[in-house]
Amino acid sequence: MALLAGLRVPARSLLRAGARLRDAALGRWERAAGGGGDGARSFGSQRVLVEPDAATGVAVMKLWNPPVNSLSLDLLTELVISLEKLENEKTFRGIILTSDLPGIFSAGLDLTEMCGRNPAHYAEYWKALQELWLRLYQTHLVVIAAINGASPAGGCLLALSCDYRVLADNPKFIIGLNETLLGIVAPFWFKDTMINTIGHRATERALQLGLLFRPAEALQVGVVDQVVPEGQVQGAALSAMTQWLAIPDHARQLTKSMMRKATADRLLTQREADIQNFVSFLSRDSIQKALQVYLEKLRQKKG
Ligand SMILES: CCCCCCCCCCC/C=C/C(=O)SCCNC(=O)CCNC(=O)[C@H](O)C(C)(C)COP(=O)(O)OP(=O)(O)OC[C@H]1O[C@@H](n2cnc3c(N)ncnc32)[C@H](O)[C@@H]1OP(=O)(O)O
Repeated sequence: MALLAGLRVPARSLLRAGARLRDAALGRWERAAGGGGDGARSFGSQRVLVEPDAATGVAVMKLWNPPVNSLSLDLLTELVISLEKLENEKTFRGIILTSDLPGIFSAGLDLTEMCGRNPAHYAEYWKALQELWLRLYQTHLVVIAAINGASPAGGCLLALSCDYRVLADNPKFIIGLNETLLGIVAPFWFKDTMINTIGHRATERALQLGLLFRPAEALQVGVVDQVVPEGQVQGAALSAMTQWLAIPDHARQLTKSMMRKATADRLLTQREADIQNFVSFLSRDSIQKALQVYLEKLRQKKG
């Protein structure tokens, strides 16, 4: 059951058990080692599979961090490495970002990285999140999110950082920056990313109320650009990619930079202070208690 949204998500216990077994095997990408569409080899890490198609210049990047693709330190690090690798390959012009887990795009930040750890860990974790956002938000590649599951909080940030968002039409696939529901505050760069997507007033309402939008509402408010039937999300993302890649790279890239640089620079100029804010906020007893209670509720809801 989806605790935050008050929605039920179908039991995926069996799938999760299977996923955990696969995870344990660690040979995660051996099944894909045969390669992508044009003979280009798939590559990846334990939690990020990249299926490149050299013929189209598009790579599909799939998140796989069972059970809910929470943005653990490992996943953040692996995402940055995969992104950097694609950026350095001249053949690639676009990425489809999606999930390899049924029903979940990403559950957002990994709460276990934010609870009961020491300040040095919180600092390392936040720096890794900043790093991923800065790179994803500013990458010269076209990134289209094929959102095939729920994406609360940090999951929503991930999608908002892409150039275009396609969401699968399932009422359980909620999306939004719901931090206030946890008693925490979305950092300014989360807020800026949403403002740049849906505007100031809609963001203020969404953030204060911690709104998690179902697909039709997400489309209406502009959190996503397209809603398509489940099963068509990756195809729709690829179709949209064709339109984005029809634009000359240099013109599109300069325009992207013109639109996003000021927002990214705002974090870059106060990166260390932002880390310290996060560490001192998380180190408060009241915040730790609230997060522990929330995590415990998530763990117990199945019982
Ligand atoms: C003054 C200003 C200062 C500012 C300083 C900064 C302040 C900090 C700002 C931090 C910003 C935070 C961003 C975030 O992203 S916080 C995380 C928010 N995410 C959520 O709340 C999602 C919670 N999860 C869910 O709602 C559901 O799990 C979900 C709908 C995603 C899926 O539901 P489903 O029923 O399929 O799965 P379960 O709920 O049963 O969960 C399965 C197991 O996964 C664990 N889980 C779930 N979410 C997380 C998570 N985010 N991190 C870690 N673990 C998670 C859950 O406990 C279950 O575990 P077990 O199998 O062990 O029981």
